[in-house]
Amino acid sequence: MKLEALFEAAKMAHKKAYSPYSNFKVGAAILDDQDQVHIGCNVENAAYPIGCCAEQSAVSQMIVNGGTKIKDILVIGKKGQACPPCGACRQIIFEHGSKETKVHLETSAGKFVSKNIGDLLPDAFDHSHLDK
Ligand SMILES: O=c1ccn([C@H]2C[C@H](O)[C@@H](CO)O2)c(=O)[nH]1
Repeated sequence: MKLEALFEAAKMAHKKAYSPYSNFKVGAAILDDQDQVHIGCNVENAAYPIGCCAEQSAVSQMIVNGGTKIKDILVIGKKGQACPPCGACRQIIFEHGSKETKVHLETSAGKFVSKNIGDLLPDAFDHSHLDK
């Protein structure tokens, strides 16, 4: 799948964001290892801390649709540009991907750059640390 298609999917989700408190719309699109696309948007709440990030919504969609592994993810924020996932979402992406999961970012010049989640979250805490 072309990156443009993932970008369009994230833009669709971005339009649906429920963010009356921050006025910051976020849309995320996941391509899973079965080449299925799953999207999500941020959903805020008057009780601020229980709001949900777009990446988290997209992961929920992937899981409920029977997807298991994130191959690529693209997140859109301000001015409809790709933006980096927050720290908590990096952890969520890591859980449902692999070290090689691609996170597609955009430079200020509008150029796409793809990074591995393993590089965006070095020395990640994962299930292996729970094993005795
Ligand atoms: O990676 C991120 C970072 C922030 N947000 C949301 C949370 C909140 O609704 C708004 C402002 O932080 O953006 C996301 O959806 N994903």
